[in-house]
Amino acid sequence: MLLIKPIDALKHQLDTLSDSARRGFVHLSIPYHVGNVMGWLNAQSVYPRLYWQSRDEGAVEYAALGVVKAFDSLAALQADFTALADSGGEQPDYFGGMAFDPDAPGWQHFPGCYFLLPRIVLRRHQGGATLSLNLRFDDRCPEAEIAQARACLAALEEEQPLPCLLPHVYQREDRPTLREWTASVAQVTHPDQLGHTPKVVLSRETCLTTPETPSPWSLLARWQTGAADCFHFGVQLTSHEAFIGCPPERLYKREGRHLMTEALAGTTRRGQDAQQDQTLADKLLADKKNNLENQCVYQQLLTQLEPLSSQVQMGEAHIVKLRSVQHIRRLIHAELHIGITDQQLLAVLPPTPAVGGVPRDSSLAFIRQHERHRRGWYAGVFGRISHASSDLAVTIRCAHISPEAIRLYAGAGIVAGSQPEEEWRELDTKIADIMSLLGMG
Ligand SMILES: C=C(O[C@H]1C=CC=C(C(=O)O)[C@@H]1O)C(=O)O
Ligand SMILES: [Mg+2]
Repeated sequence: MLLIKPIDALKHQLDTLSDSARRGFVHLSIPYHVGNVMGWLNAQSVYPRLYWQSRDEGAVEYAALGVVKAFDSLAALQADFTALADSGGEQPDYFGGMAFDPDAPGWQHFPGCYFLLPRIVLRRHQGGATLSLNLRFDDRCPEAEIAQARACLAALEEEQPLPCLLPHVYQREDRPTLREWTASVAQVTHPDQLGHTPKVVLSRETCLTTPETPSPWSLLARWQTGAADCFHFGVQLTSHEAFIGCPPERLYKREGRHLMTEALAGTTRRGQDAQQDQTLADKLLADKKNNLENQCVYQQLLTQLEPLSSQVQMGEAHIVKLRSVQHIRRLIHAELHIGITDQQLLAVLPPTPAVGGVPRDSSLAFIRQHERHRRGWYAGVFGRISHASSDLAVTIRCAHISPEAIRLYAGAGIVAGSQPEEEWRELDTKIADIMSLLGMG
């Protein structure tokens, strides 16, 4: 019996694609066996390499490679969406993200906005996996498109075990320092400032240097196992840099016209035992400063959703327990008006006051003027967008990894009643998970 390798089956589908099938967006798929999706991704030499898993229980795992088409603006993404939707055929999944402040100077190799339609997608769900090849025929030469797709398939490598995470000794440098942080918190909480800007989320970059940084995919794979209720993402636009994270916060999820979003803000640590944990949670839910942080977020979301949707409903405040922290969360549901697009939502909703502040303009002005580190894609957006449904996370609890350093980012909502040392400790609890994985816990 002749054994056909799965990839050959995909090549065969490509080779036998009829002329009449060469239209619009084409998606060829085969069942595929994969042990570890990140192990597969890490073995590939095609870039960009991207990983995405939503936080919902049993969520699909996606690994994506290469580019059929990339978009550096929401308008360009919208135009592609509309072109494909009008053609009426199958609709693709787009993946990508945005910086916190796309108009401010960001990270060198990370554009302010970058979404892509990947060439290859490995999708695993409930034990079964499929490998897909994406093609576009509506705006390019069919022969060239097929040749590029073939080259990408030919470059695919077998899955490999992820490299072990070796212990390293890291040098740590915080920007701002505690002294600088204390001065900034004092500025934000000055009555004159609070009078016009009740909340600013200040952030910190923790730079860890070591002669050899670990594999981002090994790190993300370990991080993910302790962050079950979080989103999991990683992206490498080039081979020497990665941005990974396990954020607990959803920007929004859209299913058809149904929108789910949330106010996640207000933080305390986990207790040493169940009783202390509960006491901390009760205190958090009753705490004025933490409730103000959360209120700033939901009020802005409700105001922004008003003109875009109807039946806006908000649930009760409740506690979300993560490995090292607990947060206050309020879930929000709404029905979008007909014709409201993801691009409109992405133009309006981020940055939410969970990462920016209120009012948006003056809080962003404060951040631009006072923060010396570049947030880049920290506190931005990352996720999946498609015609039928979209799901996007706010990129907090994340790390930027380059050959020189690992940069960890954390922010804290500063409002009336914020104390600099307490907020500084909050930053440390927010990076505690990844710090312990790095042996710095
Ligand atoms: C900005 C971050 O967290 C936000 C989300 C949850 C709780 C927050 C807080 O309590 O300050 C922040 O608003 C971060 O982790 O970098
Ligand atoms: Mg806080």
